Amino acid sequence: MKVFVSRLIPDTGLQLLQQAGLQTTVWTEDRQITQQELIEQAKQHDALLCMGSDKMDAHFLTQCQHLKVIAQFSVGYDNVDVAASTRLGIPFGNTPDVLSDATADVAFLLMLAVSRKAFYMHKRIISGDWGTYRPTLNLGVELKNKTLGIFGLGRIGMELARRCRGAYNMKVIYHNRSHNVQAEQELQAQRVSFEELLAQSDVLSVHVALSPETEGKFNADVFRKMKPSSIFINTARGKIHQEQDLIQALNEGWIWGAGLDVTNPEPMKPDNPLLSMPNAAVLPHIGSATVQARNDMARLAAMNIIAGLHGKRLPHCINPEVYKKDKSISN
Ligand SMILES: NC(=O)C1=CN([C@@H]2O[C@H](COP(=O)(O)OP(=O)(O)OC[C@H]3O[C@@H](n4cnc5c(N)ncnc54)[C@H](O)[C@@H]3O)[C@@H](O)[C@H]2O)C=CC1
Ligand SMILES: O=C(O)C(=O)CO
Repeated sequence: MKVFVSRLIPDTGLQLLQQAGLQTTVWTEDRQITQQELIEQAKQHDALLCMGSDKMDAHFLTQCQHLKVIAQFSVGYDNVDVAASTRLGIPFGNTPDVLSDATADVAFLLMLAVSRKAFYMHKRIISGDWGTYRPTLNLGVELKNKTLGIFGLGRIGMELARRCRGAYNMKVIYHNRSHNVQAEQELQAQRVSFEELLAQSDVLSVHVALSPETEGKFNADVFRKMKPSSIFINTARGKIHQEQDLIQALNEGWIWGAGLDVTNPEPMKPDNPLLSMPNAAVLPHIGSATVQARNDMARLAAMNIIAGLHGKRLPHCINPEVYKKDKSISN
């Protein structure tokens, strides 16, 4: 059987596919494959290992409903029409957990970088503007014993909370659709309303999935309700904050700083105002970009492909209801 991989992934995944006797074709051009090109490739294969940047909408899935399985190289799947995938009987896999530490590290890194204006200071040196010593120059803020607010306390949020609790004894508050008992027991985390999260957080970090409910959630009205001394962090999806409102919030002093690993659109244009602000730090969506995390993601994606092609349940399936339709699928 034949698998198409829409971007070069680490050998850990490719070797698993080959060891399973699967004929594997990888998109090797150094550009995003178009949806039409992906359809043409998928039509010649039995399974697809795709990226979060691939548009898995109803049009694509209908054109490729012959696929026995699709495995995505990401944990987020806001690019996928899950209902269509289920309706068409295509099990769809993702890669949770193995990237939680790496992504939480980036949120932690951004929190620290913004608190001390580190990216801006580095740019000042490069531009020959070290400046003379002044006791009131380049002042940042400290995080020890402050309050960390998490919007969406799941896998990644939990790892950030552990870091902040352990390193800075931060109080952890969170806003979730349900209680996170583990966080409440392990970290003395407190579940609060969204309004309380805005009012009490010294650092507010976003870790929800992008959905119709969370898209554009962080707008001018929301930023106005945060502390003027607070730091906003987003490593989830760029569409969750409204960029022009974030820029206004930083310019007006409604919040103290912002750190982003995700933007809308991606890539961010080099002349974006956020890239020259002292209290802003932007990274190019590198949350899961460690050797360990990407090796493990490749391994999980390959395991999803192999299970799907052998008529077994995927180890990590985002639409398990697809199995209710096909009784032939074994565990
Ligand atoms: N920057 C990067 O490279 C990466 C970004 N991500 C993003 O991070 C997101 C989170 O990943 P995980 O922590 O593994 O997911 P998760 O599912 O473990 O955690 C998400 C949490 O948000 C909560 N939630 C969802 N919608 C909500 C709402 N409207 N209000 C309140 N709570 C809500 C869920 O109940 C859950 O507890 C992914 O969906 C993805 O978009 C994930 C990996 C890497
Ligand atoms: O896994 C995800 O959802 C990412 O954004 C990149 O790994």
